[in-house]
Amino acid sequence: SRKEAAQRTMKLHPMWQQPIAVPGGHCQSPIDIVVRKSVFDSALKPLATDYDPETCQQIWNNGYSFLVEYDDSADKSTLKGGPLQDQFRLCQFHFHWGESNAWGSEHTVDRRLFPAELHLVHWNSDKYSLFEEAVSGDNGLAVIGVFLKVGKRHEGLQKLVDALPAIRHKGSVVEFTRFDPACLLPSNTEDYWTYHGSLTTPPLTESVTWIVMKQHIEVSHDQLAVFRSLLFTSAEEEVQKSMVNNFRVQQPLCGRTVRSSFT
Ligand SMILES: NS(=O)(=O)c1ccc2oc(=S)[nH]c2c1
Ligand SMILES: [Zn+2]
Repeated sequence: SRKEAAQRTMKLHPMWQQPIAVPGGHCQSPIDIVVRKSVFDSALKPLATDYDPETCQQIWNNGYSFLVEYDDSADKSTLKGGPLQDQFRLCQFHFHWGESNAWGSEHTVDRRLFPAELHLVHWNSDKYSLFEEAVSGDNGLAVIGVFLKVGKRHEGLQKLVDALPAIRHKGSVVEFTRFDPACLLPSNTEDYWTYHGSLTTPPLTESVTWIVMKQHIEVSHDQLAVFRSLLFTSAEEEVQKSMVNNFRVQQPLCGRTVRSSFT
């Protein structure tokens, strides 16, 4: 029946299970950043990250992406500055990528696509006591987006790439310690765009201050190929699906202003 066909389609590609747009959502992410329409704001400060590698705990495949999770039970790995008034705690980072190097990022810059995008996820520990509360709260989250380009090998990323074969299937987790996420930030953390948006995967809540770095980082073709060796599916499923194209399509700006920290 049509229903079964729809269910088969949904099963085939987990990303289609997402609603394309949230009913009534006017602050959805990702977006296309139109550079010439962004507004310079001289009050925007450089990012102030203070990450403790000792808070790194595990890496796991959640069936959408792979997450590197940090102990966020205290203010040990924090983000301040930039457009933020409060202090935010790092809870995890993850990536979105394509099946080819031609696409994969969630945000675009003047419609330019990148092969992948890193998201460093932080929650407002001045206002909330748990990530789960901040997810649906006002000014709850701050996510730093960093574009990846294919070029020279990223030495800091290799430790993470080497851990991926152990978490090929959805639901697998391995211990992952002493990883400093600051090594994944571009050298220039002064230049970024910022706007109010949402999570790009369910629950798609509009609680995010997005900080998208202007400068990209470079990773090698081979490093990105290992991302694509991951699977959306768990070990028990008979049809294995490669974890690729795990990005959401750009959403309407709905009159929002994108500010830039640079001219
Ligand atoms: N892709 S993302 O917008 O950075 C993002 C960050 C954190 C999240 O937590 C849940 S639940 N879904 C999420 C999506
Ligand atoms: Zn993300």
